[in-house]
Amino acid sequence: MTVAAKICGLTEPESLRAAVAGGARYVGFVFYPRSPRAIAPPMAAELARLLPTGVRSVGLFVDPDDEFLEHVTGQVPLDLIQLHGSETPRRIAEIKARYALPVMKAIRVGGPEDLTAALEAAEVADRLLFDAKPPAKVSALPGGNGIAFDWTILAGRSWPRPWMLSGGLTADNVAEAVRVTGATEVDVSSGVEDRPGHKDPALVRAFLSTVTGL
Ligand SMILES: O=C(O)c1ccccc1NCC(=O)[C@H](O)[C@H](O)COP(=O)(O)O
Repeated sequence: MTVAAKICGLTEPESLRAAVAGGARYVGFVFYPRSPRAIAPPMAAELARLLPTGVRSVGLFVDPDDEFLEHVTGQVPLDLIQLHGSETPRRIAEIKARYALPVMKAIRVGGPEDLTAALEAAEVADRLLFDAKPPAKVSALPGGNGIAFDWTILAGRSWPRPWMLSGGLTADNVAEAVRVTGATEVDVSSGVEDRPGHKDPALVRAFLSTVTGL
């Protein structure tokens, strides 16, 4: 089985090159100012231009308004918009129509009851991304917390859209996560960092080496 990987929250050419050389199929840029991985649009544009054909650039947003989306998409060549907030199906449809880009909606999973939101989102979004529900503390980010959810919640389920697994993945646990969930696409951020917000090219290579060997 081929498993595609997304390396999320890239901010520097060195880690982006490690992601591309290691076979990442997607790279993510975080446009959320509170994130330690937040990137300014001009830098993201510079990085996106280094990508070869076949590696897709993903812009990650949290409940963005139109002004912010215009500000970013006007500068950065994006292939996919990832919505990681509380966007409703109506708002997802609006963003898709206005920016003419495919949309991937993140679903926060804490228990089986959270999967209802995935079915609703799948009516309008092009893709889904299952991530761990963020911890309740006020300072927690909506994603990128390095926390895994109970993968058995997804076991044996099928979805009407392509989907990605994320949340606390590392080179050490990704094979088991794929085995349990049947994911064909995986996404990582904290698990390839040496400190919050800083990607370690060696960890990027190790993660991708495991994923491309599955
Ligand atoms: O990564 C962030 O800082 C972030 C901030 C706000 C919303 C979402 C964010 N990340 C979303 C991602 O796509 C991450 O790759 C995903 O949550 C997995 O993160 P991790 O558990 O750290 O691997």
